[in-house]
Amino acid sequence: MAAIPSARAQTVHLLGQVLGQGRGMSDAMSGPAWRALPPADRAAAQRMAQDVLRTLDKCDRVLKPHLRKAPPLFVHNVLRLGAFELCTGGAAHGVVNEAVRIVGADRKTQTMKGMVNAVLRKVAEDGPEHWDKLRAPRLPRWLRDPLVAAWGARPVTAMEAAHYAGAPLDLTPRDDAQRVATATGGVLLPTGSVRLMQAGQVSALPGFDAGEWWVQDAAAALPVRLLGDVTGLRVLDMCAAPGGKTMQLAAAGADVTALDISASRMARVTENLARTGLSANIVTGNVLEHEGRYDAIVLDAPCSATGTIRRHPDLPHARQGEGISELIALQAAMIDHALGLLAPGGRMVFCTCSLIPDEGECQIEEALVRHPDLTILPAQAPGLENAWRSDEGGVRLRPDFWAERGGMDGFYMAVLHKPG
Ligand SMILES: C[S@@+](CC[C@H](N)C(=O)[O-])C[C@H]1O[C@@H](n2cnc3c(N)ncnc32)[C@H](O)[C@@H]1O
Repeated sequence: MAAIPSARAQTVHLLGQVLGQGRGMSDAMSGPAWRALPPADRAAAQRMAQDVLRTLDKCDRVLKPHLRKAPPLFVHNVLRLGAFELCTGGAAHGVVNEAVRIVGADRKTQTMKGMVNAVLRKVAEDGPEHWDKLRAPRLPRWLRDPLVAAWGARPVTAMEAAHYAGAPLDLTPRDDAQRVATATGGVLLPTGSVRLMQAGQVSALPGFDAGEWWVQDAAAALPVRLLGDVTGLRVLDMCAAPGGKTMQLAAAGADVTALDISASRMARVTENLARTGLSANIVTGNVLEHEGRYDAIVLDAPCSATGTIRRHPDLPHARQGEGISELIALQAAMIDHALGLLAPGGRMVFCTCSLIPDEGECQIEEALVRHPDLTILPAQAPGLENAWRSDEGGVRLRPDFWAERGGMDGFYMAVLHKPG
């Protein structure tokens, strides 16, 4: 039987997939080979790859003085992982030996063992002190430039600090929020989510098996709250998987139809509903072909997901912004189709987990031009801060907001009202 590669070797493989092949981490880890790995190894490789990607700029800066030219990507990634570990408390002997072993195990890179050994020994000497003085890693230019144009340089630097700090774990309680906070040792946030700064294994937390909560960032939990009382209403959750908003709607007493194009992601909605003891009508299909009549709609449209970089540090490195203009066109088509499904007098919340205004504020401004009878309802929800309100009447959330509490995902949301 072939030996299972070490967690570090798997980490280097993952880094190659993201930085060389442009694949997202969850995609790169979806194949049968990954699923066959012991869960602890898989989790360790995922965590280390995320750590290196979150700190990539720092890893490269501590390596640079010791490299005469950029090594091949595979070797570079071995060095990046070694630099990260050495600069964050890893024992030099073990880290360097393992890096040399990984490079030596591949015939194409065997000859670089000596270089890797020498570079990492130098990093072990001067890296940790250098590391602590380096600024938080900057976003790549493809994303940084448009964000600076939209929000200004200082807010983007604050967002980068939030990305570097990472994200706490937020839970949405099914019913009794205070009980969930007490049982899990979390803090009840003003918007109704429960926040755990140090979580550990999610499925081992109190209340998981009983389905008393689900994992959902505090920002992602707000769009459904903006819809107000949905008791007894027929509500369509248009892009539903994995089901965070479907569960909120069902727990609030709505008659929910959960629609998503992806059968595999829909299976997760079914699993989540079963665990939480909630129910919804499950429909796998394309939003643009869906028919029906609904009192309210949640449109959590597919987007660049640039608001989730705290939890997905691979995202800005795997992509270069390709596909965003297609997503913007799809979001607009989805808004138009959704309005046709909404009963007169109905309300619809549009939202995206994006930091790019073209996927948020601009979508709503343009929808109001295409549909002049449409209005925006003033956003209201417990804990909603006035500073989050945007000019056109929506809500803009950013990762640098609530910095003292541990941040939040970047999100945009607005509630549209169709005349009666
Ligand atoms: C942002 S995610 C939704 C997250 C979900 N609302 C939640 O809170 O858990 C966007 C979803 O849109 C789905 N999607 C993309 N294109 C679609 C289409 N044409 N019709 C239906 N669903 C689509 C994707 O499969 C993905 O699950």
